[in-house]
Amino acid sequence: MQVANDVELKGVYKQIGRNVILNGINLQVKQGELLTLLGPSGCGKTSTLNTIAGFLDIDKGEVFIKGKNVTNIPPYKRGLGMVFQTYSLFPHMTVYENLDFGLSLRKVPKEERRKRIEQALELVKMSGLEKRYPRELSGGQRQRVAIARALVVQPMLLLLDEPLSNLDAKLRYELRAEIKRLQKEVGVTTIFVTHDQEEALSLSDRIVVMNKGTIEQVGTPTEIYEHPCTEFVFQFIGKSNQFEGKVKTIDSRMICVELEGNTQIFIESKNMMGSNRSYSIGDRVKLYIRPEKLTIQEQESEPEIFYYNKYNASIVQMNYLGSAWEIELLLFRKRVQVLQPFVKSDWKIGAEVTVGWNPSDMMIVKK
Ligand SMILES: Nc1ncnc2c1ncn2[C@@H]1O[C@H](COP(=O)(O)OP(=O)(O)OP(=O)(O)O)[C@@H](O)[C@H]1O
Repeated sequence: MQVANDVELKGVYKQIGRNVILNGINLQVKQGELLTLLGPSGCGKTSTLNTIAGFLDIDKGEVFIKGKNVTNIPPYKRGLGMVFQTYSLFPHMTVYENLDFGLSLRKVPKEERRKRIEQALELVKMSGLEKRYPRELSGGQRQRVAIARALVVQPMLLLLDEPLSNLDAKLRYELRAEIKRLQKEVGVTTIFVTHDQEEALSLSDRIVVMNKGTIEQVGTPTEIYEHPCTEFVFQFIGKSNQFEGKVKTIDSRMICVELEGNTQIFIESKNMMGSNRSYSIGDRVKLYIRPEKLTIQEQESEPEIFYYNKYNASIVQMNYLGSAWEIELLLFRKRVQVLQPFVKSDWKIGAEVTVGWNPSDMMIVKK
C-alpha cells in the first residue's frame, strides 16, 4: 500500500541578496512519519521548515500540504503546530492559559477546551502544573508545555525547530525519547530540525541531510549511516578514517585500490559515493571507513577472522571512553582511529597488532 504524502515541496528556490539559501528543494514527507532535517549551521534547515510553515516567501516552487497547494496561503491558515528553540510561551500567561490561547482563538467550546488541555498536559507529563507561569518552570518543563501547546490544537503537521538545543545533555536525551513516544502515540506527521546527528539517528523515521541549500540524501537512519550517497553525508554523520590511492583493478563486485607503497585495499563496487561513479584503472580515489568497522587482532596469535583487508599496524594511543576504547593505530604511515568494545592485556602503546576490515564496510569516492 502506498502511503500518502502529507507535505510536498517542489522546486523550492529562495535567494536573499546574493545568497541562494534554498536551491531547488524537492521533498516528500509521508503521512505519520517523523522526518528530521539535518545539516550544519546555515545549510537551510530552518528556511525549509519556514517554507512549509509559510513564514518564508519563496522565489520559485510550490508547497503542498495534504495534497493542497498552500504556496500562497498564510501561516495561520495552514493548520500547523510549531515549537521553537527558544521558549516561545507567553510569559504573562499560566500553563493552562498558554494552551487555551489557540483553542479559544479557534472558538472551541469551553468544556471541550478543558478536556483537550488536560489530555495534552497528561501526554507531556505536566498534569498538575496548570497554574504555574513559565518563569516557574525548568527549561525542560517549558519545552514540554510548548509541545503540548502545539499539539492541543490538533495540528495537521507538527514542526519542531531545534526544540532541545537549549537543554543540558541528560534532559535532551530524556525529552528526545519522549518526543519519539508521543509522536507515535498521537500519530501526527512531524518535521524536526536539528544539527545533531545522534539526535537525528535516534529519533527519525527518515533523515534529510542538507548542505548549502540543497538536499544531499534522504533515507532511514541506517541507510544514511551505513550507505551514505556522498562524501559530505559520510563525513557529517559520523567519524571517519580516510585513505587515498589509485584504482588498480575493477569488476562488478570489487574494486582494488593501490595505496602509496604498493599496499592493496579491496572495496565492494556497490559502495561508490558521489555523482561520478564511472571508474577506470588509474583513477585517483579516496577511501573512507568508520572507526567501529575496524577490528584489531594480535599478530599470529588467534584463530583468523577472514578479511580481504588485513594489515600490520602499531598502537600509538589508547583512550578509554567508558562504553568503548578509542585506539589510534599507525597504519600505512597514517594515524587511524579504531573503536573497540574491549582491549586485551598486551595491547599497549607501541604494541604490534593486525587490523582487518571487510570490503563491504569501506566507501569509495573519486578525487
Ligand atoms: N532573513 C535573512 N536574511 C539574510 N540571510 C538569511 C536570512 N535568513 C536566513 N539567511 C541565510 O540563509 C542561510 C540558511 O539559513 P537557515 O537559518 O535556514 O539555516 P539553518 O540550517 O537552519 O542554520 P542553523 O542551524 O544555524 O539554524 C544562511 O546562510 C543564513 O545566513
